[in-house]
Formats: sequence, structure tokens, C-alpha cells
Amino acid sequence: MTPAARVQAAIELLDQVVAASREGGAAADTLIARYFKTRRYAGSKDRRAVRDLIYGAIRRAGERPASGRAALLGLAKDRPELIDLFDGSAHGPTPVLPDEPVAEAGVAPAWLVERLSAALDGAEQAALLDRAPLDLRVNRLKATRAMVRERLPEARLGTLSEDALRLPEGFPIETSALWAEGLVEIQDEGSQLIAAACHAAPGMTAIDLCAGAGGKTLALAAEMGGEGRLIACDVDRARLARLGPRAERAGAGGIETRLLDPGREAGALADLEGKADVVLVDAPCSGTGTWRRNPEARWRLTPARLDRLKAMQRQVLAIAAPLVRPGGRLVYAVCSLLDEEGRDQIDAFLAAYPEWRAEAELVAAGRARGAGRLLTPVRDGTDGFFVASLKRP
Ligand SMILES: C[S@@+](CC[C@H](N)C(=O)[O-])C[C@H]1O[C@@H](n2cnc3c(N)ncnc32)[C@H](O)[C@@H]1O
Repeated sequence: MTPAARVQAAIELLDQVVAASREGGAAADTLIARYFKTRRYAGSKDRRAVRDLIYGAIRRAGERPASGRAALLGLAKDRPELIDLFDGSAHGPTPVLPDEPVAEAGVAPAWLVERLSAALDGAEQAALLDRAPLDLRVNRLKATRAMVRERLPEARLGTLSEDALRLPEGFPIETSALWAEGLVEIQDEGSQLIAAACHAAPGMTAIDLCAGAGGKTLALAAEMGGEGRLIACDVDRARLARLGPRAERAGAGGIETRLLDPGREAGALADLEGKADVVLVDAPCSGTGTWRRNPEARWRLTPARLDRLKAMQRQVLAIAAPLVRPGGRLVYAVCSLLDEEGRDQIDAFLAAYPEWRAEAELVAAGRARGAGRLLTPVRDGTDGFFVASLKRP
């Protein structure tokens, strides 16, 4: 592909990304993969260059742009050499007209910036759009960090979690034997800290209430060493079904799964009431802390969707609390830096359950925020999270 054709491909794909963000369509990565599946003439260098243009344009535009072309013209403000490629050549973009729309630079839509500003300064907000490294969690059921490092000299030691290794963005770990043999899992170091904050140990009963595909369940399983009861629950059948093969690869046997019926969760969990040493509530959230990995997510969020997510968070907290045994703990986490999903939810929980206590020592990272802690890309080098640990008397 010529450089101009790459720009045109990026514009076409950005059009799709913009439409998908408006209509609840597929993620940018999926759209890019689909696009190149039918364009075999594009080599790996072309794909990389187009991808780089697309993500550069997405990261730069805070508000959802009017079109793919507007998004790319926005990027050209920072990379003026791109303007020369709007040359009207056979596969390239048409020349730029006066007064064409150009996407403005920004961190996020204005309503979101206003809400993020409660907890984050400008630098912390901008870092939400940095490029993320690739973090691994060494699976203690099968390996030690030293063993893995010997086979993976490119990896640096994570500084916050004792199981973490860090690789450069884009490292093809999923094609490695280490991954196929279940010695490592892809997991942000912040997620690893959240699982560690549960203090799961052999012999315990632990419930991962919002387990999804089991990223944190597998970390809990490694802590428990196959002894005790680990129950992974979710309302999403497809996500929960992905846990089985992952657990097998990780050598984590004996994990129970429970598919919950929305609105009837408490009934399905009645036998576990007052039994859990720890309940992890990795609640559904806006994902403002994960924009480094999917920056177009900020064009998808609306105030109404955020309200629905907050209602779900209140609901999963209310489902979780009765499951905790006296003296046990509930660990609440969201990959969001909005106070309304983090600090304020826990303030409301503690007002409703005044005898419960927030634990101050929960992760050796981040900064205090209300009754919990906030992890941020700029300070901790992790995705953004709020986490709190609540002890039942
Ligand atoms: C942030 S994701 C979990 C990610 C997962 N813990 C991990 O580490 O990969 C939140 C999950 O909560 C689930 N969820 C939403 N409402 C729920 C409910 N009422 N009960 C249980 N799970 C729920 C969603 O289906 C979603 O998989």
C-alpha cells in the first residue's frame, strides 16, 4: 500500500469505529481485524501503519468525531506530514477542502472530563490515554517468576505484584509455549493487586461474584493452591463459559461456576449465605480506567448508561454482603476513576451497613480515596482502578 492508501484505509476504518461507538457496534480491534481479513494485499507493515494512524486519531479526539476523515485531519494537526498524503491519488484521500470538519484534541467528552476532574488532575487524565504495556501474571500453580523470566528475557519484573512481569505493548505472548502451557496469564498489574487484596488462602471459601471470563478467579485459584472452595459467578453465560478452558490451561481444578439469573441472584446463592471468607465484587463499570487499551470506549459512554451501571453496582454489593461470614471481607473493585462508581458507592454501602469497617491496608500502591484506594496509570503504571476492602464484624 502507498502511504496515501494507508491514510485512506485508516479513514474508512475510523468511519466504522465512529459509527460503532454511536450504535453499540464492535470494538475497534475487531473492526480492524475484519477489514484486513478481506484485504490480503495489505502486508504486516501496512496493517501496523494503519493501526497506528487509527489509534493515534482515536486517542487524540476527546469527543466522538463527526467522521473518520475529521478524526484523521485532527491527527494531522500533530503530524503535519500527513496532510501531504491527502493528494487525490488513485487509492489515497481526496485533497483537503477549506472549512472541512477537524476533530478537536481532548481527553474525553466534556461531561466526562468534568466528572473525572473530581478525582484526577489534568496529567492524570491525559495518562488515561497512554499506550499500555503488556502485563503478565506468573501462574504460581505451575511456575515461579524466576523460571518464566529465564525463558522470557525481554520481560521486566513488575514492581507492585510479586507475580507480575511486564513486556512491551504488542509482544506476541499468546503464540508462546509459556502461554499455551499455562505458566502465564495476561493480566494488568492493577488487576493482580485487586486479587491479592482478597487475601485468599488455602482452605478458604471464596466467591468471585462478577467473575466474567475468570481473570481474577484464576489469580484467586493460584493463591488458594487448589484447597478450599472457589465459586465463580456471573450473569453472562458466554463470558463464564470461557473460564473452563482457561482454568484447564492454568491447572486450576475444582473451580465451581454458577450462572446467575439477573434479578434472582440471591436465591441462587442462598446456600452460601454467611459462608464466604471473602467475596470479590469486580463490578460492571464504565471502564474509564481502561481507556489505554480501548480508547474509543469514551465515545460510547453516556450519562444514562453510567446511571444504569451505578444501579448494577449497588445491586451486586447488596447481593454480596449477606454471603460474607462474620469476620470475612468483601472486596469491591471497579476499573473506573469516577468517584460515583468508586468512593461514593462504598460511602453509601457503609451508611447502609454501619457495623462494617473499611480496611486501610489493602494494596501497597495507589492513593487513598474515601474508604478505598485509587490506582492510576500515571502514579502506579497500572490501568485505573478504585478498590476497597470491607470487613464484616
Ligand atoms: C468488570 S467485569 C468482570 C471482569 C472479571 N472479574 C475479570 O477479572 O476478568 C463485570 C462482570 O459483572 C457481570 N455482572 C453484571 N451484573 C451482574 C450480576 N447481577 N451478578 C453477577 N455478575 C454480574 C458482568 O456480566 C461482567 O462479566
